[in-house]
Amino acid sequence: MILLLACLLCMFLAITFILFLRFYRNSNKLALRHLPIFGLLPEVLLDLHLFHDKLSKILRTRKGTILINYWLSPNSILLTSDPANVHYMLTTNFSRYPKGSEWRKRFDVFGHGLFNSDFEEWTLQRKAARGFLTHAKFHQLTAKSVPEIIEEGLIPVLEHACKKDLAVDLQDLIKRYTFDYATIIASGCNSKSLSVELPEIPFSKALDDAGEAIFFRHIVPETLWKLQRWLRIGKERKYRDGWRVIDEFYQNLVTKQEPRKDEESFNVLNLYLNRNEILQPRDNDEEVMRDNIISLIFAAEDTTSTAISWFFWLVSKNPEAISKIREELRLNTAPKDANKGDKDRPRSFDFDELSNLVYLHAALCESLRLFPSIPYETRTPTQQDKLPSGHRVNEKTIVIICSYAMGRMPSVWGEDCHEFKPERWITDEGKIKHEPSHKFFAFNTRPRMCPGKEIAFVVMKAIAAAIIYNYDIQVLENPPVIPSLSISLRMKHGLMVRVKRKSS
Ligand code: HEM
Repeated sequence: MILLLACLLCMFLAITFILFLRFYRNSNKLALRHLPIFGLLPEVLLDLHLFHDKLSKILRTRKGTILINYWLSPNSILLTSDPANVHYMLTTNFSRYPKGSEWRKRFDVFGHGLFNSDFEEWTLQRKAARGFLTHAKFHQLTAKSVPEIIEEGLIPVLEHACKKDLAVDLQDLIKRYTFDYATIIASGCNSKSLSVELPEIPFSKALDDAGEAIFFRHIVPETLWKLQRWLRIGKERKYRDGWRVIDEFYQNLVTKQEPRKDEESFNVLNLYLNRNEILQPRDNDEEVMRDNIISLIFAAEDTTSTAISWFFWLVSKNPEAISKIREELRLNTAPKDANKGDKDRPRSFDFDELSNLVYLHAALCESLRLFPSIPYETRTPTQQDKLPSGHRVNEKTIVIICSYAMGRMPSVWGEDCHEFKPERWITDEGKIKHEPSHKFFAFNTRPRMCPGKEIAFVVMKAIAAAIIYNYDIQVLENPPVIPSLSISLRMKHGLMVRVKRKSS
């Protein structure tokens, strides 16, 4: 009898919950509801992978900005995709809109590194990062290592897939490519994760788990994710476990590295170990070294691989773009038999050749406009303020800048903003059109703009050119290609493709 009653009660609760969700879903499709206990969670759960699009649609109908107030609380969230607001907050009034303690709390795995710092600490660390990323030796290291990873890693894997007619996850291969590159610049060590055996990369998986947990920390109220963390359940458990993997990976890098002063050893870890003046050594170097190395690998690996993956998905739907890239490669690069005398061997391109590729550059910008690797940026104002959009913010407001929505605003990019049109990036003179960074926000904006932007384009062009020139790629769309809910916009189920050698 008790069992029967319990079953009936469960059925009643389940039906009530389903009816509530249906009512909730139908009540207003163009509203974003922030509930007292659950925050934005019901919105996210109802339309899981459509969340980014739903938010973009709502922002379009609200002229690019929404202010959500909490019930009976001074706290609020401001969501904006308005470039005027972005310019006002992140450039004109930069010091009044730091990342703040709210950011650091949520991104705690990145510790005290550049990514998490503000004010004077940020200025110092930023100078150090730029010192490294603009150094001639860093560019030499990239020019040497990128073609090596393509020739010794990527091409053998793709040749293997062609021969065996295997379906492969292109996002995974690209991630391995950027991971190997990132570990070379961070520690001088090529992880060789891009090899025919496709070894597991626990570190990369741990960063993915951390990215998802951090995203959810922005969606659910703090008490809820802190409770999960305390109970060690759900995404918080994966975050904790991943954190351990990240620390072990780092320890491993440090133990393998001997401080060296030769030409070959220009990498961040070695510069720290040698207390090189580029990194401006300080007392708390031990901790900062770990945080900056992890942050650099994340910054270089995740963002770049996400960008290239969406680029391949977009060009697979636009075969005309592929033809144009091939034609540009044919006209601007050395003939095929210049490839070590063997014209049947798949080839890679050197950096001088890649620098001439205007259409490919435009296609990558267009892809980053539609699919920015980091879809949201948050900031906390230090004082009361009124934004150009007329919205008022204060110290209790979390400002979320929605880059994904910004690329899809007709008021910003025109009525054709949903179309993939690399041509919009090319001037009448055939050069790349400059768009201000508060409008093309994929790399953030000055003064906190991504210091790796220039190198990111080289790394992206190198792999895009090598694949498009040598292979035909057929995207399988099974499983479906959808964005994950994470701090980066990687594809939830990867990008399954079949690869064939392109006939000459
Ligand atoms: C397509 C590839 C890339 C994209 C879309 C991208 C985008 C971004 C964005 C949006 C930020 C700001 C993040 C934030 O502060 O919240 C950032 C920061 C940063 N990026 Fe990139 N990035 C890319 C590649 C790279 C590469 C290859 C490197 C290094 C080799 C790099 C190094 C950094 C660093 C060090 C920061 C922190 C800057 C600071 O906080 O002042 N990025 N990137």
